[in-house]
Amino acid sequence: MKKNIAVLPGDGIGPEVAKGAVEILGAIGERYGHKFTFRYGQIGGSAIDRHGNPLPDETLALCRQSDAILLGAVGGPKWDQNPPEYRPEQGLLKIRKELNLYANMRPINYYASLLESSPLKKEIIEETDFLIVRELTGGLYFGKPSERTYRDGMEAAVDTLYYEREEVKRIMKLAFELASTRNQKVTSVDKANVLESSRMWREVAEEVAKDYPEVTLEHMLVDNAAMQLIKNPRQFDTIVTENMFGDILSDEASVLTGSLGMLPSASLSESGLHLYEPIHGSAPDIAGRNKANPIAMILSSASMLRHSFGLEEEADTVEQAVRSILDSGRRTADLAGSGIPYSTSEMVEAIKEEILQKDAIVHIMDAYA
Ligand SMILES: NC(=O)c1ccc[n+]([C@@H]2O[C@H](COP(=O)([O-])OP(=O)(O)OC[C@H]3O[C@@H](n4cnc5c(N)ncnc54)[C@H](O)[C@@H]3O)[C@@H](O)[C@H]2O)c1
Ligand SMILES: CC(C)[C@H](C(=O)O)[C@@H](O)C(=O)O
Ligand SMILES: [Mg+2]
Repeated sequence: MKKNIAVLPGDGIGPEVAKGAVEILGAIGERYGHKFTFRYGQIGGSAIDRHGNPLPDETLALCRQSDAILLGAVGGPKWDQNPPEYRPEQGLLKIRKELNLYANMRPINYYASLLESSPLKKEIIEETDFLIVRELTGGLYFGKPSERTYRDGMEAAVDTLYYEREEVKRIMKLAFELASTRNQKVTSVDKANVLESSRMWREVAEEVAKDYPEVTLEHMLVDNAAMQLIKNPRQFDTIVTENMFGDILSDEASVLTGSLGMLPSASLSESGLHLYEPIHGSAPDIAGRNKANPIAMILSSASMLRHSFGLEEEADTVEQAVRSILDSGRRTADLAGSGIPYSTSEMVEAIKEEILQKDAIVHIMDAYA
């Protein structure tokens, strides 16, 4: 198979982890005979520095000409004081909107060998396996007005939580579709005791649920959901929620896996051009030190193999290689505790070797048989 992949490394640890994912995809290409062509584009702070724009037109054009997109992370203190349109995060919001990447899937899987890395009790996190379906192109991030203003002579600021019914219906349908291939339960998370947008969200959830009689729907207020995620995460199968609620709940959920550096995501569009990104940011506190955990980014590329290219076995191979390396006790600094940590590049190398070495083992077994 031949595929063109747009790689947008971004800022901070973005380029470090993106490089790792590209190497892993290279190893998959080598093992299975695929030809992946990687074309690089600028986004975020590095794009501001070079082009004066957090999402240059060339980057969007590159993405549109590609079969899938890999994105590292954007942002950092260097640009924190920039005016809003010159902030790296604007590049990320714009690419999501421009490419209509309305659904962000954030799977939370537990790793037996990382049970000790979480501050939570083993009995609570064992067997955790749920999916957060985060609406990504609406809600509080995109509603207008969003500005600094004056009211009654007082300085004020306003952001708007705006959803169209159809936008809610679209994400809700996807959540039900996914839940029907999982454990048949949707938890719709909102703040319907206060927000009108949440009351509409709830109505739509009820309406869509009628088309999926095999799926159980429950509603949960977001503040309670934040608590339940830590107290009893096994109750969840598919969580569907508004853009900002999903952002916050998913970082919280990363604690169940032991590190933010473990969680991948896929941002899906209706057009079939999808973007794959870890849920973490540019981690300025560790950037440039070869310390970042590349696994979230590597698992995002596995998701790309599966969802964009239909390469199920190849995706399984990457995920299995990650599990084997973790099972063998190898850890980056975020998970190493008092053990000796692997650097980012050592971790990538270990996973790569695992992928290629398995191939060799299969050949030896074939010859023996
Ligand atoms: N998708 C994105 O591009 C994205 C996501 C979140 C934050 N950001 C941006 O990143 C910048 C920093 O934000 P922040 O510090 O609040 O969040 P962050 O996710 O960058 O980091 C939070 C903490 O987690 C750690 N961490 C994150 N990823 C890690 C990894 N792969 N391996 C090991 N440790 C990791 C960091 O070292 C830090 O201590 C901000 O500019 C923010 O806007 C971007
Ligand atoms: C950087 C920021 C705009 C982004 C978001 O809130 O969507 C990030 O936190 C994420 O989770 O991808
Ligand atoms: Mg976030």
